Parts: sequence; structure tokens; C-alpha cells
Amino acid sequence: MRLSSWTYFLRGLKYSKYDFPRMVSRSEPANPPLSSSKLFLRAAAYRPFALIYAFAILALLYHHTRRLLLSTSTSSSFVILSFLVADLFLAFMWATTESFRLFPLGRREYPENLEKVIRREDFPGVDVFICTADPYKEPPVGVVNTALSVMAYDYPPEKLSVYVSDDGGSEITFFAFAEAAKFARHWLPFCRENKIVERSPEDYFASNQDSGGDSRSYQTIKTMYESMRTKVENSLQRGKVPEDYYSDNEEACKALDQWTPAFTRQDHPSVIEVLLDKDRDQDITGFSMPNLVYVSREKNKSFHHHFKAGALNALVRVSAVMTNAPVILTLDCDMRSNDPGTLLRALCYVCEPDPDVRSKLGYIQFPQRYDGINEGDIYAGEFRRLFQINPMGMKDGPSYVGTGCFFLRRCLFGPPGAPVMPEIPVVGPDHMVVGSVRSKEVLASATRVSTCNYEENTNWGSKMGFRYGSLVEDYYTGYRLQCEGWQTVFCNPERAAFLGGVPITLFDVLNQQKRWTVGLQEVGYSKYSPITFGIRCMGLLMGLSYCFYAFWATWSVPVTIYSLLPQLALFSGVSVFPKVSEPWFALYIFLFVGAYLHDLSDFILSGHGATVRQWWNDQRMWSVRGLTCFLFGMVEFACKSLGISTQGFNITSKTQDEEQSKRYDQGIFDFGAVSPMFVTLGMVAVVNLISLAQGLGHYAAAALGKGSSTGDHAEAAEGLVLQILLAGFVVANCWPIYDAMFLRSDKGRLPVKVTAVSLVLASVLFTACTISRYN
Ligand SMILES: O=c1ccn([C@@H]2O[C@H](COP(=O)(O)OP(=O)(O)O[C@H]3O[C@H](CO)[C@@H](O)[C@H](O)[C@H]3O)[C@@H](O)[C@H]2O)c(=O)[nH]1
Ligand SMILES: [Mn+2]
Repeated sequence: MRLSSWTYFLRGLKYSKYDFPRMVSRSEPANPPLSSSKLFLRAAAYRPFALIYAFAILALLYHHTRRLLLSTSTSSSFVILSFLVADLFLAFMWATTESFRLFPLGRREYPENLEKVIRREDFPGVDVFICTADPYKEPPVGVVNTALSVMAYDYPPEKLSVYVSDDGGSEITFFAFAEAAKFARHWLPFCRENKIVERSPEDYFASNQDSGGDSRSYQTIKTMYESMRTKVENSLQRGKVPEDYYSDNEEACKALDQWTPAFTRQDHPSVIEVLLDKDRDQDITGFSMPNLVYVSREKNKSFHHHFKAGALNALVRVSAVMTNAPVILTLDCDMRSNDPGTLLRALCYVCEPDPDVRSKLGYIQFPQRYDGINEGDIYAGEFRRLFQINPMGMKDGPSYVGTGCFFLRRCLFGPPGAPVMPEIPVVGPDHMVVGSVRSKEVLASATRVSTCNYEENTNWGSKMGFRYGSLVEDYYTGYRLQCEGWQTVFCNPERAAFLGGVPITLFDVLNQQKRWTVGLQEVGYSKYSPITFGIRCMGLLMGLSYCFYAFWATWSVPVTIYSLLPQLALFSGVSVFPKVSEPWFALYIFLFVGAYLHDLSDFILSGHGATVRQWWNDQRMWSVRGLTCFLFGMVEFACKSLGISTQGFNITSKTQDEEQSKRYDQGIFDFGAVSPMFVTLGMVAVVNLISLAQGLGHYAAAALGKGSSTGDHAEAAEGLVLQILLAGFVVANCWPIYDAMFLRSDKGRLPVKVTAVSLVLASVLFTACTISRYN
């Protein structure tokens, strides 16, 4: 089948239902299934529990309101009102979380049936986009590994094209790819012949110290890889590619001439270089190879480049001009393939036999999964709720998470029934590519569509392509596509399809998530907010699912209130929660334990080796985020909205400092740098510890009948139990923080400056409490 007929086929526009069997050609009595899905059994338990829990929340809100109306003093009104506010936020977040729990869907694919339904030669073309933006934070060798791992997919190579977007405009990244193109000629046949599963060389050599079979070819290829890596790393160290490294490669020589002295990262013309051409290049065994294209879009300081979304849109256009495959895979530079069969798995959905379903399919999202995570996953880097638990619960399919996602190109051009035509037809999904990727006209056209003023007065970023306006372009794009009516699929095979790396210091972790919260709020408080526009377009459940993320940062409001207010009251011996003998006490216990056990069950049921210890660390990180990146993310968003600051896309570092790696592997918290975010964290830790000690003192005194002026001592003690439990829970969670503040002396400890400021702030709070008590 020709490429153009594929676009029609996938769009389901020109072909009617009856054309499909003709196209699938093999006339078996009934086509075997390509995929199946079923509702998880857990829904049967989750739904009634949701109902009960909803009533419990209403009861609590009633309790607060009644107390507020009966309250006689300003201070008690203030306390009750704070709890009411906190619990309203929690209730809202609970409702959004429930939207993921009512329809949890499990899916299976049958790639083994694929060739019974569609001939291999009829497989669609696939364009892979890999983004990188900074050779020092994202080492080019890592990017090359990602590219090689997908070039070696089990897929007809002539149908595969890999495009690398280099927003760093780095000659070293370019050089790394020029070298990778040479290495690929050996690597691809090596993988094929030895049926290798880890097709990123770095992963392969790390896990296979010796090959099972032909060890001579193993040694040769390893030496070859290492020589490439050394060259690239040396270049990085020198900040330039030494001439003798490429003097024997005429093409690379010519291409590198484009990096003139005037060429800077923020200011340079487009560079588009075809490093492998499927029509021309063959591997050492004479097999054809996928296309490999290096793209660094034009940059100019007077234009906004829209970060990754801008880079992806440039690739959408460049690839349209060069190959225009109907399927696009987007990958971050560190997300390499971990399973050569992934593309076939995705095809099980792309080739869905039902044309009605097929014509609405927007993308197939694989979860972000990681390797190199330490045993207990101390920073909750796996993000199970975000990447594994929630996506399978979204009724119309998962949101887009930026990487590991197969798009149907058509979905980037307007709603299913109403395509939006691009300003020039050659960048549209229907364009028929004629000529080779290296032809002069094609290259000229590709250069033109990657200039920085190209998008002026067009629909790119608003109605077409990846959407602009949020630092989390992935969330926002998926959201807008689903609002347009595109359905999506979550594909979560047992063996991870892709593996990435996680940040290994708390500073990096929190900064990354602060960027996310700023980006999410940009959507949450825009005219496309999920709470209004989203619910209108997608219905209540899907709208709430998107609200969960958009208002993620507001979690910091209840967390801050509950980690300070009851504790400060406890310090002064004032009871703010119900006594043990009151029925409301049981309600509090039910709400708390119910929420945490439900979270635990979600976590463990998400499989892939989830442990209770990981869950414990995960729930700790939720509180940590509430007090740090969510809180500061809200402030930063407010500043950004008021025009006080401009927060950009701060790229997460993918390099590893040896000492930090060691600490991470040992599971020791590494704060990594001085940051105001750690001050709130340190302060809360100290306040809880001292309040707990003081509170236990009050409790003992009241229980023993000393020091209480109320007559009924036992009752006074009872009134403090919930506060003591809460402070105890926070203290248990803060253990690594005390360790980092007071006991450790290594470089990863909490900086002394931060500890000092936290202590000062905590004592200010305690002093204020004491003064207000004696007034
Ligand atoms: O101007 C830019 C900035 C970033 N990137 C690329 O975007 C990707 C993601 O950047 P990273 O620093 O790794 O951000 P993370 O927070 O780790 O990424 C998550 O969050 C991003 C949105 O904030 C999504 O784009 C990602 O897919 C998602 O994994 C990387 O490949 C970068 O090279 C660009 O191409 N151009
Ligand atoms: Mn990343």
C-alpha cells in the first residue's frame, strides 16, 4: 500500500467500512483479534466504597460548619475555618481522584496476530521524533543510545525514519549522530542476528558482560561502541569536536562547517542533515536502513520558540516534507526502547479493524518507566499514580505524557470529523512525498518550514500540532486533543516498552515538578480550564481527571494547614479535634485510614513489583511536594501571571555525579543545593518534632491529673489524641529530614544555612503561639 492510501485508511475519511477487508487482504474466515480489554474487578469494590466515603466527607463538612456557627471566639473560628478550607480542597481532590477509579481498564495486545490481519509490506510508515536541548545536561551519547534503540526496532527498516531535534544546536550532538550513523551499520545487523532484546548499546553492554554466541563479534562491536563513546565524550570535554575525529568523513566535515563562529545556541540558521537515507544506505549485511535525520530548527532571540512543543511542531513539518509517515512516535532523549516489539504492539491499535473506532484514535500512550531507581524509590521517581495508575482509569483514554507515545499524524490537524488544513499542503497529513529525503527540493522545503518566523499567522500551536501556552505541553496537547473528540489508548505491557532515567537529588526532583505545576496551572486558570471547558467538552469524569492535574498544586493548601495548625495548637495544649469518646473521632480515623489504605491498594495493584516500602516513600513524597514544589509552584505561577517573573523550561539534568549516585543507591536523601523550598520543609519537620514532645508532655500531665484547669483531666488528655497521632505521623515521615539536618555530615545533607533559617522560623511560630496564648 502506498503511503497516501495509508493516510486515508487511518483517517477513515475516504475509505468506507467495506474497504477494510479488501485492504487486509488475507482472506481468513474471521480475523483473529489484535487487542482486547476488560474492566478490572477492583471496580466492584471501589464504587460502593466511593459512595460511603462521599457520605463521610459530607458528614465532616457538616461537622465543621456547625462548629463554625457555634464558635464564640475569633481564634477558634479561625482554626475551624482553616480546617473547613483544607477539607474542601481535600474533598475536591478526592473527587478528581475518584474519576480514575470507577472505570479501570486493562488491555492486552496480540502482536502475534498482526501479520494474519495485515501484510508486513502494508505496515504503515513511522516517524520517530527524539528531542534534545542541551549537550551538557543531556549527554549526546545518551541521545544516540535512544536513537539506536528505536532504529533497531523489529520493523521493516525502510518504513522507519528517526528525526532528532537538537534545540541545543550543538555540533557535538551532531557529530555524535554522524558517528552513530556509522555504528548503526554494524549495530542493527548485530541485534537482528543475535536476537538482542536491549537494543540500546549502553543497556546491552551493561547487562551482557559476554555474549552467549559469537564472542568475537561481541568484542568487535563493543570496541567499536566504546571508541565512538570516547570520541563524543572527549569532544564534550573540550567543548569542540577535534578535527582529526572527522577528517576522514567528508560529509560530516562539510556539515560541521555550518557551525561558524557566529553560530550560537540562541541564534543560528536551520541545520538539517540526512545521516542515513533508506534509499541509499545499507548495513554491513546489505539490508536497508532506516532514515536518520538531524534537525536543529532556526533560532533567533527575537522569537519565542515554545520550548519542546515548538521543537516537535518543527519536526512535524520537516518530517511531513521528507517522509510524512501516518504514525509518529515522540520520545524524550533519555527514553530508550527496552523492547524491540513495541512498535508492533502499538500497531495492534493502529490497525484496529473497526473503522469507527479507528477513525477516532488519536494516540497510544505507553507509561513512562524508569531504570536505575533505588530500592525503596525514595523520591517516588516512578510516579506510579501519574504514569501507571491514573492513565488506565481515564474513561476515554489516557492523557499524553510527552514520551513513549504513538500519534496518528492526522490527529494533530483538527477534530476527527473536521480537519484543519495547514497553510501549505506539503506539511499536511495528506501530502504525498515524492523524491528522496536527500533531494534538493525536499531539503529546501524542510529548511523553509523549520525557520523561526514560519509559524507567524498560522494555526500551529493553537489548532494544529502540539499546543502552546503551557510548560507542560504534553498534558495540554493531550487534553486539547481529547476535547476535540480524539480517543486514546493506554498500553502497559509487563516488560517496559521504554526506560528513562530519574533525577537523583531532591533539588532536581522538586525543580522538575515545580515546572510541571507552573505549566499545569497555566492550563487550570486559562479559558480552556478543565473545570469549565473540559467538563463541557468531555463530560464530568474526564473533565475531573484533567482537573486532578490542573489543580495539583492546590494540594499544598491542606498539607500546609494540616502540618502546622494542629501541631501549634498541640504545643499550646489546645485541643482542636474531637475527643476519643466522640463519634466524630471515628469519622476522622475512617477518613484518614480509608484514604491511605485506598491509595496503598491502588499502588500495590498497579503491579510491576510494587512494594509497601515504595508506597510509604511515595506517600511521603506527596507531603514533601505539598510543602515545597507545589507551594512554590503556586507562588511562581502567581508571579508569572502578574508579569513579575518569567519561568522558562528548565531542563532536567541527565548527568550523574559519582558521589550523588552513590548516595542515591544507598537510599540516602540528597538535598543537593540550597533552596528556599527546603526551608518550609525543615520548618515543618522541626515544628512537628517539638510539638509532639510538648504534646506528649501535656497528655501525660492531663492524664495524671496535673496542670489541667478543666477539672476533667482524662477528657483534656483525650482531646489531644488525634493531634498527637497526626504529629507522630509527620515525624515518622520526616525521619530522613532530621537525619539530614542534625546527624549527617556528608555533602548531601541539608545545608546548614537552610537548617538555621528553618529553626529561626519554627521558633518564631512557637513564640507567636505563646504570646497569643497569654494575651
Ligand atoms: O526547549 C526545550 C526544552 C526541552 N526539550 C526536550 O524536552 C524533553 C523533556 O525535558 P526534561 O528536562 O527531560 O523534562 P522532564 O520534566 O523530565 O519531562 C517531562 O515533562 C515535560 C514537560 O514539562 C515533557 O515534555 C516530558 O515529555 C516529560 O517526560 C527533553 O528531551 C528535552 O530535550 C526541548 O526539546 N526543547
Ligand atoms: Mn525527562
